[in-house]
Amino acid sequence: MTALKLEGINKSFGPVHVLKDINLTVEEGEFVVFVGPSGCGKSTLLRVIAGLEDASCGTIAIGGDVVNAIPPAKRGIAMVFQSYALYPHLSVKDNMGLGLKQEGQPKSVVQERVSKAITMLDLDDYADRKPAALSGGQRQRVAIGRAIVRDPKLFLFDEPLSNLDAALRMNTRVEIAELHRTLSASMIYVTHDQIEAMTLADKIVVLRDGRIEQIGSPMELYNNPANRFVASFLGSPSMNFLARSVPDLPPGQTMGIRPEHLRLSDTGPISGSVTHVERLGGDTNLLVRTPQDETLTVRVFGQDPSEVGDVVHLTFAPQQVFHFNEAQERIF
Ligand SMILES: Nc1ncnc2c1ncn2[C@@H]1O[C@H](COP(=O)(O)OP(=O)(O)OP(=O)(O)O)[C@@H](O)[C@H]1O
Repeated sequence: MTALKLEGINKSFGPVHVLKDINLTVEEGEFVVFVGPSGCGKSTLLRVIAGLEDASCGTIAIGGDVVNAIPPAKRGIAMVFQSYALYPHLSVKDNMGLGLKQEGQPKSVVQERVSKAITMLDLDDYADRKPAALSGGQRQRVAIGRAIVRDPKLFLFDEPLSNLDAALRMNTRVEIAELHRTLSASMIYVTHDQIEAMTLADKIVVLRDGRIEQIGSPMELYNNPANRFVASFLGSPSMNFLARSVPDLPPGQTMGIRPEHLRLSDTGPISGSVTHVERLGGDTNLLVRTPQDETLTVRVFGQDPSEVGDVVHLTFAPQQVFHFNEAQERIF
């Protein structure tokens, strides 16, 4: 069964063409992440799916039904926003139950679903608190709870972790992954954080300038990026691109190599001097500038003793290298 099918979706705001021929299928139970740089149209696409914006053309089907003319509240979706949008005067449990109450659900159903969600999200000790007395992470869990109680066919998350600090982001990321496993629900998640995309997604949709650049599992996109844009977007630190520092590279071509695939050695086809060292504890990142004036990042596993000013040589396995033409497309 298909949770969502988008066919030929276009969206313009006046003269600005924001979404360009989007075709996408989300299978039942799938976790799909939309990634792309700021302004590429991720939020607009999510809002079109939710019905908060109309598509200029194209078809949106949720659970097999075309919903273009159906208002947001009747689409069987629930959306979790970056700003939690909780009612300050309502308790945690009333915030969660409000939507169901407004739908006219019986009190017993509201209570049962809310208490189940509260337990699932580990909010039992906070059920009667107001949002002001909660941490950011707890508020976001309430916002997620508000979506869960509606038992939607499709969850939509719009950058839900971007207001949280780094440690909390990681915890909440794990919680969202666990929630997806528990509920086996279909979820679409918008982020510009490539780590969230890599770690949460069954399927990543990479967007650029309102178009889909590539769709695939995280490892498909990491191992087989279709072009330089996708190659540079996924993976951290980003892939290195070299045009002048590699012997025998045909003119116009760029070689891409990930920082974790470069090795320090006594000799090697690339050399340069260390300009900066980042000691991360477990790993070390070296920034190396070549005599051809290109800078690359080398990820060394463990604690590397290199210092700024050291001259290093780098090797790599040929099968871990990517080549791109002048149009930034992949050369196979
Ligand atoms: N209501 C609107 N009227 C006019 N232009 C809009 C409107 N909403 C969005 N846009 C434009 O559409 C483009 C895509 O915006 P959108 O918010 O979807 O991008 P995004 O990928 O979600 O970006 P971010 O990661 O910064 O949130 C932007 O150029 C934006 O200025």
